[in-house]
Amino acid sequence: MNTPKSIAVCYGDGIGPEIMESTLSICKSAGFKHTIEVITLGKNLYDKGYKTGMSEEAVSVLKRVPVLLKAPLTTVQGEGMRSVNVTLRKMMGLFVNVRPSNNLIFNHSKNINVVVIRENSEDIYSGIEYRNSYDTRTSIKIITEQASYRICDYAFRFAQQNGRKKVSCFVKDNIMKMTDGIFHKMFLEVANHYPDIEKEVLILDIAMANLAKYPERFDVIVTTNLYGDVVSDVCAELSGSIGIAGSVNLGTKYAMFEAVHGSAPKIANKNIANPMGMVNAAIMMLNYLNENHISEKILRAWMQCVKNKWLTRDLVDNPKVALNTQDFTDTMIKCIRDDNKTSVNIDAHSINIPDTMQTDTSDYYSRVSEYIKHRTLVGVDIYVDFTGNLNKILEIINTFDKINGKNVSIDLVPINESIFLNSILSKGMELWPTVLLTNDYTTDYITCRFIASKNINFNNHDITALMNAFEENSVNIVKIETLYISPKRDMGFAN
Ligand SMILES: NC(=O)C1=CN([C@@H]2O[C@H](COP(=O)(O)OP(=O)(O)OC[C@H]3O[C@@H](n4cnc5c(N)ncnc54)[C@H](OP(=O)(O)O)[C@@H]3O)[C@@H](O)[C@H]2O)C=CC1
Ligand SMILES: O=C(O)CCC(=O)C(=O)O
Repeated sequence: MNTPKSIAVCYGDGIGPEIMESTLSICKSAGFKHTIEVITLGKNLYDKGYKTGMSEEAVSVLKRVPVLLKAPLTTVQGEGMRSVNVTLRKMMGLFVNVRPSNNLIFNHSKNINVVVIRENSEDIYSGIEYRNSYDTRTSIKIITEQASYRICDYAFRFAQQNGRKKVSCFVKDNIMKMTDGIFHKMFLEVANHYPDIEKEVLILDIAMANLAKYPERFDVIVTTNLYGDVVSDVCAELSGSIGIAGSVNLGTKYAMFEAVHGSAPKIANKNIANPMGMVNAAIMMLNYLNENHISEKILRAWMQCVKNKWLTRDLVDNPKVALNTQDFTDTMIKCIRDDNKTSVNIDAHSINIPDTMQTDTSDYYSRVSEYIKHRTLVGVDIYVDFTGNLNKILEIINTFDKINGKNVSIDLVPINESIFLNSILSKGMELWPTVLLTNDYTTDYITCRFIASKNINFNNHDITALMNAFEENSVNIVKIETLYISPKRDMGFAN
């Protein structure tokens, strides 16, 4: 990497300005001399009409300056603009999120020294959501083979380059067999290339229970975006406080360093926030910029503070002895000035951040076109907005009789040469032909699954004709999903 001579800095919202001020003064006192280019992001800009919460000025700084040190930004819950944090990760191609947590310097009964490697570019975090009907909202979880392989490979490389012994993969593929299933499969495929590193795959729920009970058993954890967000907050808290964990978001061109925690509006402007999450992010940035001599000074000062219990409120049992943000910052700066280099061993805290690698896409497009050429369209899920007795919809489908010259049947035993109604589902539960044992499953969003018999060539014109047939019977179509089977006869849908 060509080390840049400036960094972009965003002061963020809530406690952001306080902890960024503290972080920058700590870094400067340790000898950090890069030019700082301040950018503004977030709600203020959104209110001025910038839909993404970013101005052209900010974007042009980011294009020029590939390293961003960012304080937390607020995202309003349940309404309003999309998260600028997430937009930045996508815009800058930051597909890896490295989140270390350890309590090596605290004397806790339980030891934790874990690095969470979080996939940062996809999953349900993409925020693709719909109101499908009066009652129903859906959120789409996207997991790709490519991104899963890429993040798992990064996790193993991280373990290799940091002398770590084990990589644990957290998934929930007993339930999400296709999305989490492919992540699990890619993990195992990658693991074959790293025979010296122990691997394990755990189902998320028991993984979290184990993490709470035996945190010392974990080393490197790799997981999908949303789980990674949650797991890393838990690890941070297990290490002492959510207020001390830093992270790096990394791509092939850009890097963004931030605390793991958010803007903590409840404690903003009170001079009580712990700046160490932001400082630990800055330590990772300094290492990334090859300024290790500076990061080491800061780390030694932090360890002096821990040793002497010069800590903020979140890390002490008795709030009366806690330092406020400013006093803690001044203490850190004093420790940096008095640095005698030998008093503490910081080796265990040094983290080597491997570079991300350009994904090898040499055969990607040929694999995609091979798949498309050989997959077979076998049916369609037509989602309709519907309430009332299911018999009504069965009667309607029964009138379709023939569409696009092909028979449509609701017979339970499929007859040859027809498109038959395979099932009626809601929220993934079969409502027909299975009969539910209770009437407690009220819903207004129904899936009619049509499957073509093997001997007919089912195509997109048949789908359009089926949709028209619903339309003519005044049934609202909300969504369709095409159903494929792959060349290896793998189902392209959960059933
Ligand atoms: N990357 C980012 O920019 C992120 C942004 N966010 C956003 O931040 C906003 C607030 O989120 P919220 O759910 O409140 O979670 P936060 O992580 O912001 O804070 C929750 C609580 O954690 C404690 N805490 C967090 N940081 C510190 C710190 N540095 N020092 C001491 N205590 C700390 C405080 O607890 P106590 O009150 O007990 O003192 C605080 O009230 C939301 O809009 C969210 O979307 C969230 C996560 C990441
Ligand atoms: O963007 C936000 O407001 C929250 C993001 C977050 O929690 C994270 O992904 O780290």
